[in-house]
Amino acid sequence: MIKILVAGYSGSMGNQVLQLIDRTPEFKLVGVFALNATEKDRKRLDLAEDVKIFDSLAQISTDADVWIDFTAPSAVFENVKFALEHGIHPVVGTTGLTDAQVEVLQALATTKNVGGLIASNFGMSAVLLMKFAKEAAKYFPDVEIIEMHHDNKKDAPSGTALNTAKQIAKNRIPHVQGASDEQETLAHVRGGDYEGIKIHSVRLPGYVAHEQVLFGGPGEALTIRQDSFDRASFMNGVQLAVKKAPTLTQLFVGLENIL
Ligand SMILES: NC(=O)C1=CN([C@@H]2O[C@H](COP(=O)(O)OP(=O)(O)OC[C@H]3O[C@@H](n4cnc5c(N)ncnc54)[C@H](OP(=O)(O)O)[C@@H]3O)[C@@H](O)[C@H]2O)C=CC1
Ligand SMILES: O=C(O)C1=N[C@H](C(=O)O)C[C@H](O)C1
Repeated sequence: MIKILVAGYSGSMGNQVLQLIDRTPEFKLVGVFALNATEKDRKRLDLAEDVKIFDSLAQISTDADVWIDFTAPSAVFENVKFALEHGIHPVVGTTGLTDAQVEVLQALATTKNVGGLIASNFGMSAVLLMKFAKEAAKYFPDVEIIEMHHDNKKDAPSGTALNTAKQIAKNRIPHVQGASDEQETLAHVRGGDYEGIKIHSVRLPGYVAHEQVLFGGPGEALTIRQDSFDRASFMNGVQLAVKKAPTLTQLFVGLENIL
């Protein structure tokens, strides 16, 4: 039995995670955490009497084996630090951790001998998109990324888009794209820039999570696209990571690294 605490249980992803725990025989929910957590949620979400409800890190006392985190960029670093310091294996979907923060957490995980996973995307289509984009960048160094999300998303660019750019940058010959005398006549119209790779973020109601990577070469183009139409699509990856997390002694980044 794997005992689980869910941070961000009242959010869109937290809701999916509670359903996942419910339908997975070897998972047991022992605690939930959110900033505006309330005892009223026990009835509303049909939480068992022995599930502890927390509204601050300072309050948390738990025997959880795994900490699932789908909270907010502003909270995730302290949450994961707390989990590692208390011997709880983190499975983190929350985006927004900086490279420096990830390094700190990885060092802490190694010191504490408590492993886990940080994944900007638990969907197989996105994992494969990043893999294929990294490969294509060897042959198509001119590339731009467009990510499209629901209009409640707090961070831009998406963690997946940023990670895609990082993967591409590993294989792409660094160079300036576009006309050398290009000028923006409307501020920021060319998008964000990660090591010369432009990222464009779209936020619209109706969308869930989608990404296109556009490669252009002389007389040809390659477009790689993935679509997450439903948040349930992330749950296979989360389930796999939770099963694996208690056996890990280091903090991995990217679902592909524990598959
Ligand atoms: N890796 C992946 O595959 C995926 C990652 N994500 C990422 O997961 C994160 C959450 O997304 P989503 O569920 O849509 O977001 P929501 O806004 O729907 O939910 C956020 C949850 O986090 C809680 N929360 C917010 N701030 C804090 C805090 N300071 N301390 C504790 N709890 C807090 C909220 O509770 P309250 O309302 O009480 O503040 C709520 O329960 C985002 O970073 C998103 O990018 C999303 C989808 C897939
Ligand atoms: O906020 C979301 O919805 C998502 N966030 C993650 C990201 O920022 O990449 C993963 C997926 O795109 C959904």
